[in-house]
Amino acid sequence: MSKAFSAPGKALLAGGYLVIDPIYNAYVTALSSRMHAIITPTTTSTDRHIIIKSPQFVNGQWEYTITTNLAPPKEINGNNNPFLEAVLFIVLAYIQPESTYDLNIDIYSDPGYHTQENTTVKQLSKKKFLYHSRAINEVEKTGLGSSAGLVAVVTTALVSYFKPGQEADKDLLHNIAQIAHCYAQKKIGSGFDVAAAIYGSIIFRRFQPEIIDKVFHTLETNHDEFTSVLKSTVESNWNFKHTPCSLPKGVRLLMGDIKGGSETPKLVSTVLAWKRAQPEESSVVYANLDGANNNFITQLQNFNPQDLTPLQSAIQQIRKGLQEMTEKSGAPIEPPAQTDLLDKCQLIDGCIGGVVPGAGGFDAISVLILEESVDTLKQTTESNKEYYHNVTWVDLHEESEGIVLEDAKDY
Ligand SMILES: Nc1ncnc2c1ncn2[C@@H]1O[C@H](COP(=O)(O)OP(=O)(O)O)[C@@H](O)[C@H]1O
Ligand SMILES: C[C@@](O)(CCOP(=O)(O)OP(=O)(O)O)CC(=O)O
Repeated sequence: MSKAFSAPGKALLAGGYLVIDPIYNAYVTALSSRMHAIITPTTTSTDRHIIIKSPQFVNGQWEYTITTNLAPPKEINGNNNPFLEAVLFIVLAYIQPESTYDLNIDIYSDPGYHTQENTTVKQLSKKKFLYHSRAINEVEKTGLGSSAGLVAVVTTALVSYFKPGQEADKDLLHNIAQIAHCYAQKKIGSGFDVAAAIYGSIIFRRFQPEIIDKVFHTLETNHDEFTSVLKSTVESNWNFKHTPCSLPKGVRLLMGDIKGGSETPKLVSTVLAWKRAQPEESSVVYANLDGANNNFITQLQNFNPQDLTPLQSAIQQIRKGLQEMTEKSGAPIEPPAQTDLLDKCQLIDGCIGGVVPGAGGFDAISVLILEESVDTLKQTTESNKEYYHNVTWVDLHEESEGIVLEDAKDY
């Protein structure tokens, strides 16, 4: 019998860059754009066999015959997908299944994750998805965290098959997915995207990176102990903050795509190099920005629709901090074009304010606006496209749930 799960995309509204350091709070909103996985056991095989299909993308099929639980599997046709290989590796190394299995996993992603250009709509039983004319790594992303969603949802699907019932243990899913995502990325990001894919909207403070470092260090230096270190790490308490949250009632989040695109790793390395080179200057910028981020979180919690000023000024304060970071580090986090667009959006009636989410750059803007003013904002920017930098509003809203069980019959 098939089982289906979905995991949300994310927007990091406050805490970009600071969140890499486990002493700072970040505010992450989970989105209605979700990644889906449907797992179906097929014939009883005398083998260990897994086929993963992502039919929205050309060449979206990856087939594995598992010969060991102790190394990443190789795709039989050489069609690599590092994120899938990492999930299979870490899940199987943790679970160590003893019997044979033959599994089909189907992946679907909601429209918000990728550009919608050159797509056709396909209606499945109850859900519909956009089909692209290119391969997954050739289609432009919008920055909602497709790999984190993929890793979270495939981890959940596999755990639900091999350890039925344990997919309800979000900490377990999180720890496995976080290790797998790091393994695939070959670097340790803050992990807020994987945490939001599992837990939903959260106030997040990072776990100690050494927790994951230890697993990879054992893999490299003491292979015999790898599975026991992996098991104890997956089952331990990582002691990090992931407090559920959601935007105040009456406030809508809009994500504006500006079709620019930025490379997050490049921005991050520029900021970290500046932080190392200018410890005093950067610590002042970090402290101001941290104050602004915490004020933003407080103002969201205390939001009163009769008085928008405190939340408006918290957003202004964040922007000031990010502008300062842009100027001092040289990384284009809130570049002048984004400043202009955000300033213009803010003047529209009912708009509380906007920021460059996450790493910033030329990817997107996030805007908080009163529910009743959403149409006005859309009409205003639509009627004067050039003035508003050709921003297009992605069809999404906050959906604060993390991983959920879906009805497999809907696909
Ligand atoms: N729908 C999908 N089906 C299969 N693989 C996917 C899908 N979405 C994302 N991926 C995997 O994740 C990779 C993109 O990850 P990454 O570059 O980190 O982008 P993002 O910032 O969206 O996470 C893709 O190249 C592919 O390996
Ligand atoms: C800079 C960061 O703190 C936030 C980046 O957030 P984005 O939401 O921009 O992430 P990507 O989807 O990977 O581009 C780096 C981090 O926390 O890992």
